[in-house]
Amino acid sequence: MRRRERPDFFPPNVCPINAKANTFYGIMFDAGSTGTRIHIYTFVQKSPEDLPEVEGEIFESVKPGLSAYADQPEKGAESVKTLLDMAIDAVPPHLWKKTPVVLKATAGLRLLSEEKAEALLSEVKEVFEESPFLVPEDSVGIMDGSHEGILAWITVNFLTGQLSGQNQQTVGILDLGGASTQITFLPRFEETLKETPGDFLTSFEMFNKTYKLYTHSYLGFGLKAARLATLGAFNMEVVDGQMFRSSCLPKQLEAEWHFGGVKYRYGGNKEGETGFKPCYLEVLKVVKGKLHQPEEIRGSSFYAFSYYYDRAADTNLIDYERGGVLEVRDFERKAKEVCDNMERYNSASPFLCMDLTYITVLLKEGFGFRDNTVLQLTKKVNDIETSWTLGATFYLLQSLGMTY
Ligand SMILES: O=c1[nH]cnc2c1ncn2[C@@H]1O[C@H](COP(=O)(O)OP(=O)(O)O)[C@@H](O)[C@H]1O
Ligand SMILES: [Ca+2]
Repeated sequence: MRRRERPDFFPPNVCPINAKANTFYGIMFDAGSTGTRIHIYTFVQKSPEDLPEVEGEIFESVKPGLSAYADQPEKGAESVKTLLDMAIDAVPPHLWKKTPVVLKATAGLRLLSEEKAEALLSEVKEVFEESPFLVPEDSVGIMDGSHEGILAWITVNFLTGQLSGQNQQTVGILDLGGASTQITFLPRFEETLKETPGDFLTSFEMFNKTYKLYTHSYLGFGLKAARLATLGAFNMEVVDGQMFRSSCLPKQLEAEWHFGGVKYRYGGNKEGETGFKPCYLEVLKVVKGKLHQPEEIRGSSFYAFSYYYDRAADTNLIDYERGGVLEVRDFERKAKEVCDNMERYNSASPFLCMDLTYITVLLKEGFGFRDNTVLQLTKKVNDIETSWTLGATFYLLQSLGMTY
């Protein structure tokens, strides 16, 4: 493949009229377990004292995620190339060489063998090397789970204006992915610091401030991994034709499902019970006693996104575009409604009852939230996606000396 050269339209020191001298770009790929996404950010730094401003974002995604190409790494890298080609049009040619491109993979790749994950990442690295962008060291890799939470926390608190000025009232965040789930907040009470296991606390420097955050990523507790765990199929050698059944699925259902490159057969409890109660107990077995419950979160409100948002929007608890504010008990009410009337919801995903029940159990019995804990569901703040990718891009630009 030929490298695209910078066209010599402009002499080296002259910018195009509409590109300000203090404008710069960053390209961040989120290689998630269910899809790969590109975020192309435009920043403006008005003065060294101020935080950079996000002027815009171009966002695009493809499905499935990289882990589905575990046995065809070149094909996986091709899906990344398709997205990267968008950046060639979005970034002015004279800034290509100064625009870093990075891909961070999350839980999908964490669950693959090291060999398969490495093969995928090295193909992606080649795609980057052939592009005209700046490819920093470690530009392609698997992200540490604790960084996922911290960087999402940075994003949300930056976008809601909590990281600038005095009087910062930061908000905690909940992210529910396909394969893992994260909780992150800034503890307010000394007591929380005392009763929290050391590996749940991380100091993090950003914008010349140090934050000591509570964060944890639970691998295998993403929504799709939880489906498999509920079915008793998570991390199992699946025997050909083996059937997994659950009381959270429509009685007559029998179907197949592909996740992480493996095919699963699943179905409803033909003869036995179905509905909210038995489903709740089934899901409870997956969650009970597996998560740390920090006392102080019971009374605070959290920002929640990813599958919390998607399932709330699917069931009209919130508006798909605008998001909304919910209490934990709203998920429980909806789970009851769907699970006890599965025939009425048979045009939706067969997993809707299981998913809503899992979200309810995870929030109440997993993290220990109260029924009336308030959740702010958002996809975007000021038109920018609430994803860890923005925090990761800030961190990247900071490490490259491009911001302060
Ligand atoms: O940038 C984003 N904007 C909005 N939703 C996102 C974005 N990135 C991921 N999601 C959501 O994340 C969920 C899937 O999780 P993902 O594929 O990232 O799994 P993982 O985090 O366990 O690897 C879906 O609900 C998807 O809509
Ligand atoms: Ca994710």
